[in-house]
Amino acid sequence: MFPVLQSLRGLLILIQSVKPKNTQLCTCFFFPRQLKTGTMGEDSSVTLFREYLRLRTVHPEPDYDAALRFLDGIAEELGLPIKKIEVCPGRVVSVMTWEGTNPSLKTILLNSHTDVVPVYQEHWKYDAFAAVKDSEGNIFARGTQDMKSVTIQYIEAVRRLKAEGKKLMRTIHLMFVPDEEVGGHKGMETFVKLPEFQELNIGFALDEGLANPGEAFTVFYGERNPWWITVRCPGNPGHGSRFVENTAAEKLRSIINSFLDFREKEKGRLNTSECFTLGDVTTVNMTMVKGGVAYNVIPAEMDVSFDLRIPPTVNLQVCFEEQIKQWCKEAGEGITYDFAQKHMNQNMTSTDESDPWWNAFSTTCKAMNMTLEKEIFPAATDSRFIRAVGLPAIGFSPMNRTPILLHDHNEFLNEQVFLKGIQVYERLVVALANVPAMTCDA
Ligand SMILES: CSCC[C@H](NC(C)=O)C(=O)O
Ligand SMILES: [Zn+2]
Ligand SMILES: [Zn+2]
Repeated sequence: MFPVLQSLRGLLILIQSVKPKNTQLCTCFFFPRQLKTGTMGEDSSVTLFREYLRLRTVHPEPDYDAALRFLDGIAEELGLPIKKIEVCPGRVVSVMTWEGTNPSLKTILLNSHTDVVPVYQEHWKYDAFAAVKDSEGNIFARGTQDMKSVTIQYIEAVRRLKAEGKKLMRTIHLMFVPDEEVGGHKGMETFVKLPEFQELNIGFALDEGLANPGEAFTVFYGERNPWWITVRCPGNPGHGSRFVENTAAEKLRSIINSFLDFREKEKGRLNTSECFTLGDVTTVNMTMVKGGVAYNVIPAEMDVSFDLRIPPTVNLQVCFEEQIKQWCKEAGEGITYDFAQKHMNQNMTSTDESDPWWNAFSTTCKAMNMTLEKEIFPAATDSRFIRAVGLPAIGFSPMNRTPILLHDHNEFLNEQVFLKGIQVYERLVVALANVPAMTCDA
């Protein structure tokens, strides 16, 4: 045997003898990542995905440092520069950049958030941070759909394109942001206003979407505006045994009725129109009630909070807020309200075939025999901040044949669906990065 082979064999035996139990050794032992978590026969992209899922970037105290270290390692592997911008104390946005052959052109943003929502572990089949894969290839973990899959799919698509020696015309930025799940205030909302964001010279953005249980893939070109409102109802206090006039509870009842009657109407509109999805109607949900100190004390104030989601086609200021004011007036004296969220921007991204970005996106999907269903996103993502600064953004997570399980128990994604998504991004990244120069590039 050649000496070099002999010493390799020796090294392999040595590694075998010191590897921890339950760790399978991959033959490609030059790659430390696969040595750590690799499973025999598993695609290395899936292994990387499962490794990322195990990082506990979960609220209320996400381990963002772990995510930053992980992303640093990836940038090193890919040979890409990574820039970190601390937008608020302890809240860092990372941007990995693959420079195009014409860096003066508008760039493509591949955005994803690193945080995930908490779990009710007792309702999960497996540890929500173990990334267990069952016999059908379903990977269970918080973030499999929302949206650690997309992060790794972007990375793996870029890795493969680079390995093939592809050169792209436009620069690609992979952006990883914190705090999307808690409203984005210390993440994307602040970042889009910083000069570092401007310097990225973004022309078009991709961000998260939702799974689709059928064959089709859903794409989102706009979002409903979240309004989180608390209505405060003051009233006369007194003894719980009397008929006190003008109580907080009577006003509260009127407010609740107004909001919930409207809820019924909107539910009816959704259920009677075949072409409506959730994004096309306003949802109203009463989410909190506060007030009262004792059984026999009529309270001086009762408050009620609602989560409203309003389609971008509704006239927010003139119609919607006027309606709320009217409901408050009808309910009695002294009622006030305030907002914890009140998003007003209603920009939508063009999905007209004449739009060069959309055309590149949709033509690529068509070429891969993918059917697209265009919708308004029912909840709120970081895309709303990107659109609010005038940039086009499409919400897209390539997960068809998958139940929508974001924020739910037993969130999972099948590894085949995940792997197909990487191929989809490989094609999309090439198509978007090669959209010919246009007027916005000047
Ligand atoms: C309004 S900030 C909260 C953001 C959150 N996003 C998602 C996707 O659940 C939501 O829509 O409630
Ligand atoms: Zn998300
Ligand atoms: Zn989410």
